[in-house]
Amino acid sequence: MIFLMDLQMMLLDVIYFILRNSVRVVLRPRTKPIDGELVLITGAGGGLGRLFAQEFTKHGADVVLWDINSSSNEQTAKLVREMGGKAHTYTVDVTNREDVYRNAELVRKDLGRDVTMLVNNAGVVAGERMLDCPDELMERTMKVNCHALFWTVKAFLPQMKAQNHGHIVTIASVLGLFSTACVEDYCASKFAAVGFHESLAHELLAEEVEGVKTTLVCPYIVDTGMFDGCKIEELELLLPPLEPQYCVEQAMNAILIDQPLVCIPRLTYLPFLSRLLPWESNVVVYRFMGSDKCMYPFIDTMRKQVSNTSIKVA
Ligand SMILES: NC(=O)C1=CN([C@@H]2O[C@H](COP(=O)(O)OP(=O)(O)OC[C@H]3O[C@@H](n4cnc5c(N)ncnc54)[C@H](OP(=O)(O)O)[C@@H]3O)[C@@H](O)[C@H]2O)C=CC1
Ligand SMILES: CC1=C(/C=C/C(C)=C/C=C/C(C)=C/C=O)C(C)(C)CCC1
Repeated sequence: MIFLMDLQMMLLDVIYFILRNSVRVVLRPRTKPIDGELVLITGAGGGLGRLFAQEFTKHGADVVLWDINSSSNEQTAKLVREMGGKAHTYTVDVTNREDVYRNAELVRKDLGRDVTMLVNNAGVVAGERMLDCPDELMERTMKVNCHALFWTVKAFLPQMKAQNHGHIVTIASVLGLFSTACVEDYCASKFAAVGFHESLAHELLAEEVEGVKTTLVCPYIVDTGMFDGCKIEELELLLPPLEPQYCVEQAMNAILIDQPLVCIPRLTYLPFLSRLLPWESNVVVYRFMGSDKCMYPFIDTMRKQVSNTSIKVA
């Protein structure tokens, strides 16, 4: 009897959340204030990381900027300060756990307060076909896109839990929810990032740490240069690469309403559901859309970039 009542309650809750989320698409809930929060962004010297730093600043938060590249990171800090914001820069290789733990301690000492929002944004891709790809490049992708999440969360989650206040944001990708050809390293690392993030979210909820929120951000191709060349000509009109500013604004909207998952644009929730279809049906759809070979021009572009750089270096 109790089981039946629990089952009934659970089903009602499921229906409630489906209805609530459908209504939220039209009627946006109120956003939470984040002025005074201390937001740490990894990969802050790059495309999306820099825009996140500027958006958080617009909302009154102070930002801690981590990047492996000091000069691009300083450039981001300069832009934030020109907006009247507070930015603190640290040169950190997020794949190196000792470097992560040391710098986390340094941030705490330098600023005398705890990081309350963590945006795991740093990311890389090898840009080579599986059998042409040097082992080190594949390893690097796993270390930056997945292992780094372990180290940064281990460094900053304890204080968030202690205060029952915080937010962990993972910038993953739609390629963490479904795959395509020739980005094996990237898909493996982003599927891992999605798995890590979701398991962490479940852990916090199971422990009833209600004050620490989580948001998983899964964008489609964004025009930052990272995936230069990747396109599906047949879908250029329906699904053009995203403007970086639009992508970051959509992600910010989700973060500020404590939304657990956002796919940008919304249309990319659909291929995620393709898991329900037989594998062969997916292959047919991929072929029809040309999405099976959409990385070929990207790999050519990456090869040209690498050969131009090595010519210049030599
Ligand atoms: N662009 C796209 O199409 C999409 C991107 N994403 C994800 O969004 C995130 C941001 O991507 P985007 O802005 O396009 O990429 P960028 O390459 O422009 O920026 C990534 C930043 O991360 C830094 N970085 C790389 N390795 C490390 C490291 N070991 N330690 C610290 N910082 C590091 C890079 O430094 P450096 O420049 O020196 O390498 C760079 O500043 C990534 O996680 C990416 O996977 C998701 C969906 C689509
Ligand atoms: C596979 C596939 C698609 C293409 C997706 C692509 C090409 C995504 C690229 C994403 C990138 C580059 C993310 C970076 O993090 C469609 C047309 C949506 C639907 C059919 C299945």
